[in-house]
Amino acid sequence: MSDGQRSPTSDGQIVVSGLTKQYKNVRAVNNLSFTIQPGRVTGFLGPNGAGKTTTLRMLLNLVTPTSGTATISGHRYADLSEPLRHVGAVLEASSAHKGRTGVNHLRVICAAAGLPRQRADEALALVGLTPAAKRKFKGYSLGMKQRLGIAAAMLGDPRVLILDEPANGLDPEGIRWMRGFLKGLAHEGRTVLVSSHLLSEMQLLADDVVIIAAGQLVRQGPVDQVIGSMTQGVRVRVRTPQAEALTTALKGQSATVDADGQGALLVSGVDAATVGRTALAAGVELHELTTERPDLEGVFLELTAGKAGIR
Ligand SMILES: Nc1ncnc2c1ncn2[C@@H]1O[C@H](COP(=O)(O)OP(=O)(O)OP(=O)(O)O)[C@@H](O)[C@H]1O
Repeated sequence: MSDGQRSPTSDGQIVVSGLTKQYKNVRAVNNLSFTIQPGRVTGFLGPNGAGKTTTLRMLLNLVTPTSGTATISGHRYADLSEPLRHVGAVLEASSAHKGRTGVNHLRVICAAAGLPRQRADEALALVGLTPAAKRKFKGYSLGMKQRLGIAAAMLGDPRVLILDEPANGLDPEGIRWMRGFLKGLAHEGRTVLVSSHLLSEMQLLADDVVIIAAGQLVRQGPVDQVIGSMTQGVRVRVRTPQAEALTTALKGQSATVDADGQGALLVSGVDAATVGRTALAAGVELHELTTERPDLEGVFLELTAGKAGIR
């Protein structure tokens, strides 16, 4: 892209502002606003039908918003002069002409976009596909197709990368590779926006999260802060041979006590120190005393509870 399009303050930033998409019967995205920063991996999370794909498609000018704006580095995608040099996107597993080799598939894109031919080889190397460069697309596994899609997105050496469910169909080794690859891109200062249902994976991958449900923003922030803000989910797990005595003593401290069905008690409303002190005062023997914080999965379910995903 030309220097004229770069702005020092907004370079690489994605800004979604009041974005709305009304289909005939469904408001897929409803007055959505959030900002994504460069140099970080941001996880875009939401239950099925939350509006993630529609949002990404509006960002990439594949769907026209009913109202609101979505910009990348201060510009609408449609206004970027050389979009592939600025934004790489993988919206679904790569599709290509079945009889074409991986490297030829990328060369065709390079030719159409005015990118140097050798970028095809460089991008294949980047995603570890060099050994399969001359194999035909029809023989590629799903994981190889995902990598080819990412290679295509990287052809223009873009500042911003947008991926819709990139871990779909990958085996554990592929997921580990993807995690390292995307973190590396963010480390280089690029903006990486990834939508996913794999919440446990997001906890390992993302620096920030944007959580939506029913087309609306539910929460945005650094993963740790979003999880840390959920004090409601903090519980203390206790094991004791004197469960009844401990339950009675804790209820006297206004704690809530539930059995976990596997021989332990789950205590909420008081911290671990209070549980230990209460047990000591009541002469109750403890075999385990652990503080449990909700993981992203728990936070996500709690935040999106009651907001029907399928509309
Ligand atoms: N072209 C369309 N016409 C009508 N409704 C649509 C269209 N595209 C999406 N929708 C509806 O908009 C809502 C949001 O869909 P979207 O695919 O954006 O959600 P999502 O969060 O990506 O879901 P998933 O995780 O299941 O892929 C859904 O109710 C969907 O049925």
